[in-house]
Amino acid sequence: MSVAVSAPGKVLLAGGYLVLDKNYSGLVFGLSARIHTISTISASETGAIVVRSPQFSNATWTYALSSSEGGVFVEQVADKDSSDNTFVQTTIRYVLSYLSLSKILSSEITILADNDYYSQPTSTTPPQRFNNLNVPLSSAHKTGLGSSAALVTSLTACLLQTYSPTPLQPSVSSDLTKIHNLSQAAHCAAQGKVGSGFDVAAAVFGSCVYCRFSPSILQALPEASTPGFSRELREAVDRSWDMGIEMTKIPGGVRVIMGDVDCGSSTPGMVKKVLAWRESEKEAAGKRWDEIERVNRGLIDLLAQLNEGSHESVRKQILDIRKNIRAMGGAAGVPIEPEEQTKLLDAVSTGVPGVLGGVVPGAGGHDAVAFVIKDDEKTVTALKEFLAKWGDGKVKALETR
Ligand SMILES: Nc1ncnc2c1ncn2[C@@H]1O[C@H](COP(=O)(O)OP(=O)(O)O)[C@@H](O)[C@H]1O
Ligand SMILES: C[C@@](O)(CCOP(=O)(O)OP(=O)(O)O)CC(=O)O
Repeated sequence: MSVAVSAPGKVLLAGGYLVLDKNYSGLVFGLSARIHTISTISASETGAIVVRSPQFSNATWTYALSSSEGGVFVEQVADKDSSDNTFVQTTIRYVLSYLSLSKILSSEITILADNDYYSQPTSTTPPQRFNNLNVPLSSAHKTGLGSSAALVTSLTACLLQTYSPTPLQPSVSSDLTKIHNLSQAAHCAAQGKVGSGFDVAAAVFGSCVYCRFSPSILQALPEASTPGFSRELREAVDRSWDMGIEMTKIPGGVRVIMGDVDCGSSTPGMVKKVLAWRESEKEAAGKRWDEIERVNRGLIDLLAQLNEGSHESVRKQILDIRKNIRAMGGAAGVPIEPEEQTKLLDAVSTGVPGVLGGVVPGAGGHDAVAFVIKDDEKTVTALKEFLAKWGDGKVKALETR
């Protein structure tokens, strides 16, 4: 029996940093770039799982499984060529511990990521789908589409379908919520912190206006090796979570297109500085966050009822969002929209007909930028031609939408 599951990437178009506080929201779009997980149960009952990512070199991870007091112990079988993969190993451990299986059949799992998750080599011909980059995964330049969230989510759902005595129905709300909660638990454990979870929410539900769950839900979980871990994990996953999900979509007539700048920033460091500023300047920061939330909600409302006549209003709303983001970054001493990104966003927004605006999504910095454009080939072509001439062509429009 084989099971195939995929999950989308993400772009947090508005609400970066604010979405860490459950009293504020984030506008996150699920993208067409997906990570696909395919599992096949093996005939043998050796209790091993072999995971392969054929797009990368030395990307095979073999895990020996054993039931323990805490749940299911997942130990990587030593392989001189492969480094560890914390996100894969933790996800396997969390899902199998949640299921509390006494007998675990072996399986083989293949992970395939759409090309836009990683910067592709420059070529005159488009790369084949699931292009083999012939480098170790750790050497691939991520574009910031949320590879770990899409991986953990698709792997969680795939393992649940493969090993659960009663296969889940993602079309059933309670089953989808279970996939979400378990994916969030595994993703937070693997990354070593409880972020807002917007990326996993987008991987599960797609485009939505997201308000985070209370961090205490997952912070209360013990280490996976603790006796009783499986029971506490099941209780946490199966309980009702206090997150907010308003389903949305990229409205007809416009498109979000990402610009890969192939650079990168340290999100954790930026988050720490912004939250320190918010703590030290409570009143000013509260006013700024309330203003950003107000403007973000204005954009959400505009996009929900978008028509040709409201494009100019969207343009102004995006400029207002950027002004607030720069003000917050300046007050916190964090380059959320650094000068180079400001120049790029301004140049594209004013120089390419059909572009309604652009932002530094999520935590900002020197990661990918996101443009909101009219969804027609003339605009896409004009944007790609403009970017090809910008900064020695280092900014490349991604195909994802
Ligand atoms: N194609 C893949 N195959 C296997 N693991 C992957 C793949 N893509 C991402 N991962 C896992 O996700 C991790 C990347 O997480 P992170 O650095 O947080 O990137 P992102 O911001 O894209 O989520 C990798 O170190 C690896 O553990
Ligand atoms: C700052 C944040 O609110 C948003 C970060 O958004 P990004 O899209 O920048 O995330 P990474 O890809 O992990 O860098 C942190 C959070 O919500 O967890």
